Amino acid sequence: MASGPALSIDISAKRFAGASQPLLADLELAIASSSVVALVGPSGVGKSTLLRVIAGIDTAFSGDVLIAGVAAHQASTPGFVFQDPRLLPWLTAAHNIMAVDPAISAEVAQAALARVGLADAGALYPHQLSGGMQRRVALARAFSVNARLLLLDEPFVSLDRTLVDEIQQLFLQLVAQTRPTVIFVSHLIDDAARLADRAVLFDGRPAQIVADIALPIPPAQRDDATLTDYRAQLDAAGRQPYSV
Ligand SMILES: Nc1ncnc2c1ncn2[C@@H]1O[C@H](COP(=O)(O)OP(=O)(O)OP(=O)(O)O)[C@@H](O)[C@H]1O
Repeated sequence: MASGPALSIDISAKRFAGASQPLLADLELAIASSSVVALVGPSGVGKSTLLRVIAGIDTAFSGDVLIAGVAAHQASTPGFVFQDPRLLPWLTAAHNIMAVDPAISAEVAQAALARVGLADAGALYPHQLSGGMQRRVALARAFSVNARLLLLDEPFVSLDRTLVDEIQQLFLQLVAQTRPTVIFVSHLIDDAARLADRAVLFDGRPAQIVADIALPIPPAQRDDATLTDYRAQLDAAGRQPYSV
């Protein structure tokens, strides 16, 4: 049984070719197993880049990123949800889920769709699904691989408020059912206040951690007063106002 944090980040520098200074420098973060961590920061600070480094997709940095003690690019593939659903247009919803891992059977894909309220949509192609349904398929796909680490890059952007609420409730249900370690990126403190156990705020170039805030009340038990308090804490800790 692995001990220590689920994820340990120690990046001394991440610099893109031609950039005058690193995007990330001296960044250290340890993330506990089964926690839900929001990485919050303004546009362009480097959140997506950090997520790609954690995913092992981007290996051009100096330092160490260890997933359960194993270098990120050698660790088992994490589940990933991108800003847009990225469904393959030539595959049905069920086959989009099965395509990420040969171990996922038709039955498992069907069960994953049922968990996000799409039991009848398995045979439909992406163009036959609404934007909200496509997001739900993308969530079902990420959770169906049973990855112990899930990375989500702005999974709630470009959705209207009703759909955000719906998809966030689904997200919380899936997390409660499967208890993975989750890191999600957002530029909105509201997402962190609603969904995360811990919010890490980034700002500056190179990006620095400007605040690391525990949000101990479980998301399902947060009432309006708690959300107002959490938003205020996060707003006060950020260097600049974040939109809510
Ligand atoms: N492949 C790349 N080559 C060069 N520069 C890059 C590359 N990818 C990202 N950048 C630069 O790094 C910076 C951070 O980008 P990144 O996408 O990580 O930020 P972000 O915080 O996720 O922003 P957003 O919230 O707008 O998605 C930007 O200035 C971007 O132009």
